[in-house]
Amino acid sequence: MASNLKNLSDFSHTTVPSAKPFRFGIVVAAWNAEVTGNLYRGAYDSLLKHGAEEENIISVEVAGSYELIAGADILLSKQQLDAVICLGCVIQGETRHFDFICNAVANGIAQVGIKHTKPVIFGVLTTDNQEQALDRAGGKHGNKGDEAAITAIKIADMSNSLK
Ligand SMILES: Nc1c(NC[C@H](O)[C@H](O)[C@H](O)CO)[nH]c(=O)[nH]c1=O
Ligand SMILES: CC(=O)[C@@H](O)COP(=O)(O)O
Repeated sequence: MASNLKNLSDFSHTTVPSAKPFRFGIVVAAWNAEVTGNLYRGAYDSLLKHGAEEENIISVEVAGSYELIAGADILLSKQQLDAVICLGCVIQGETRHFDFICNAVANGIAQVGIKHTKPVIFGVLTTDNQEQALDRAGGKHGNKGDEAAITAIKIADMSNSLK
């Protein structure tokens, strides 16, 4: 469903498990920091709201969305985590670079999750312009950081229930 038909921060339709038992990594890209900072705040606050302990949230920053791949891999190699949330914002420029970055990041993040058998959440905005990005980072369409955090909690809980 397109973001303009739902709110990325509305979870009134679903039950969110407690995040208290779990350890989370957050990797945030510095590119478009006015957007990714909002995504980070949304994700961090959502984890705390649902019971995560501050000491169980390990946050790191990387240069751009392309480095989210390596950042998630490094975090999972060095920390015992139940899920990693990757936050970035890729905005179309004049060239096809956007396409290469978006495809690489989506595929790369998926491969990291498979490598470590851990959920790695794709919290990356891929927009035509900054307005669309801000609308999805605490604006009229909610905050994709919230959505990414709730997704991480749910899959960590699912995994834990199968142990
Ligand atoms: N144009 C955007 C980038 N580009 C930088 C790449 O992500 C990467 O850091 C560089 O290619 C070096 O490896 N990154 C974003 O996150 N958002 C953009 O709009
Ligand atoms: C997604 C990008 O790397 C892009 O913003 C870079 O801009 P340009 O395509 O004009 O070089």
